[in-house]
Amino acid sequence: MKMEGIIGQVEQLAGKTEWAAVGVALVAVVVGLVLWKCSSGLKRVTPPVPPGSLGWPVLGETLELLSAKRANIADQFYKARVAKYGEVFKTHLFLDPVVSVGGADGNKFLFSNENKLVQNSWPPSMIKILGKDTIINQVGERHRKLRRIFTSNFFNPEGIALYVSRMDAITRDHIAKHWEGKDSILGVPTVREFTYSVAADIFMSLRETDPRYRALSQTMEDVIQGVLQVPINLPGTVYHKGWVGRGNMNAILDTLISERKQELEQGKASSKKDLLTMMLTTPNEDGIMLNDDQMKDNVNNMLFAGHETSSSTMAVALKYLYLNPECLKKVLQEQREIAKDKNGAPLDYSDTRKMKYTWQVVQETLRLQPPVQQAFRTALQNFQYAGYTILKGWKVSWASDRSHLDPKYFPNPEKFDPSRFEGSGPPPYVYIPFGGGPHICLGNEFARTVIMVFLHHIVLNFEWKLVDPDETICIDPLPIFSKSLALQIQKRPQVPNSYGRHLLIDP
Ligand code: HEM
Repeated sequence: MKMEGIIGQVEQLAGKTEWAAVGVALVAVVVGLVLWKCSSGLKRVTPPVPPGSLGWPVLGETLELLSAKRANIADQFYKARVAKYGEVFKTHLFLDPVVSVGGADGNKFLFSNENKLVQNSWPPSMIKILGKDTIINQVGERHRKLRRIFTSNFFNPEGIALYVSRMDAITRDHIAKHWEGKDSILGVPTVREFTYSVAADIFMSLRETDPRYRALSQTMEDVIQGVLQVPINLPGTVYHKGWVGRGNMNAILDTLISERKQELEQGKASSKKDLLTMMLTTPNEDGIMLNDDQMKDNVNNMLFAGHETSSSTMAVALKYLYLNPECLKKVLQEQREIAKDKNGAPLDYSDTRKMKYTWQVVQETLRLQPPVQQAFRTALQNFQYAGYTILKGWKVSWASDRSHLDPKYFPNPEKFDPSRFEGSGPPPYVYIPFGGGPHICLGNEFARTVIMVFLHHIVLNFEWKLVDPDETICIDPLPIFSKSLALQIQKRPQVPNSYGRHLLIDP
């Protein structure tokens, strides 16, 4: 499923449509003025702004970065500039001057100065579709209080533990419908269907038999495709489709919220039923409840933030496990040990935390192919870092490729080697697939749990082969398999044991 992402956006900007041409001209004038204003500011500050190039007018170095991402070698974009200018350099990306920081020091500096020197920053087009009340759009105290609602009752180990047996049942059901009896599948849409079914159930108790299940999935796809587009809200544009999708999503969420309110009033649902009932029953620390708009924006945010990230990780893990049979063998052994003790019972939270090697495999997957490679903050004031001045209003960016593929932190960085995460693992602030600081991924433990449950059942029950082991992955803006990860699958051989259950035989 191809996502029309940033690359499509820039192609439009590059003049493929008349509208884009008009847009480019307008943006050129505005950005030219901004650049001129910035460059006149550059001369005056002491110490100077970081070295580097602001690239072409308007586009800056955006095309260079996007073309490196398209070839899945964004690390080379950074390596070339670090070699030329040092660890802190300036560039110009997505219409803004940007200072790129990296390495343990740079990441630590950025994550520790959130709300002091820098503040979270997402493109306005994204916030317009995701909603102004979404958690990613909150800063400072508002953000802290909202985040606390989610971490106090849902996104914490005790909260997630309540839903693991449901995740287990959803996974078995998914396998029965989408894997059993097949000899080939497309990995990417299959795992996307899986992560959606988990989110729909655990966030909203929405199951496939409800017509809103499929309708919501369609609106979510439209939203995902719309958020990173040029924000031209005209019929026919992908942005407009995302905008309409968001409206349709709100209509569905309204019905779900009102149903859940009634169930709570009538004592037919508990606050633990799903994410929605948690939101309906958890006040913030000032005793204020979320209103309906805040709930809708944040359900939308969770669907958006959790869906492609988790499914991309699962798809890439299937690829790496196939390409590294010695790792697959160890995962299989670990999962068999866990299955032996369960004797068919559903997994629980503690089982997922016993999957130490399987988690190392996923950590290594996230090192080599992180779904979110980069994020931006905005400088709140002029400040100094590493002997340079960073100007108020400029973006400051972390990029996981800068440290994940640095041989200083990860020797032989191209090699898939889950043992890097044994013991205390890599040093702090160099392994950042979930970001860091106050905006660190809210769903990271949730994602870990879902991925562990999924891999447990898949590895125990199936063998798979990549139809094209050389299939390319491009980044746009998340990892995209060029052929949707076609897999040949077959059931792993099993024999009945003395309890009438099935034992798994070594391949
Ligand atoms: C492997 C899966 C995932 C990865 C790699 C991932 C990655 C990230 C990253 C890098 C950020 C921080 C961006 C920044 O620095 O601003 C982030 C934020 C966030 N993620 Fe995830 N994510 C994953 C799964 C999930 C899931 C399953 C959910 C929800 C159920 C989720 C919800 C969020 C939210 C709400 C934020 C914003 C947090 C805030 O601003 O306080 N993520 N994620």
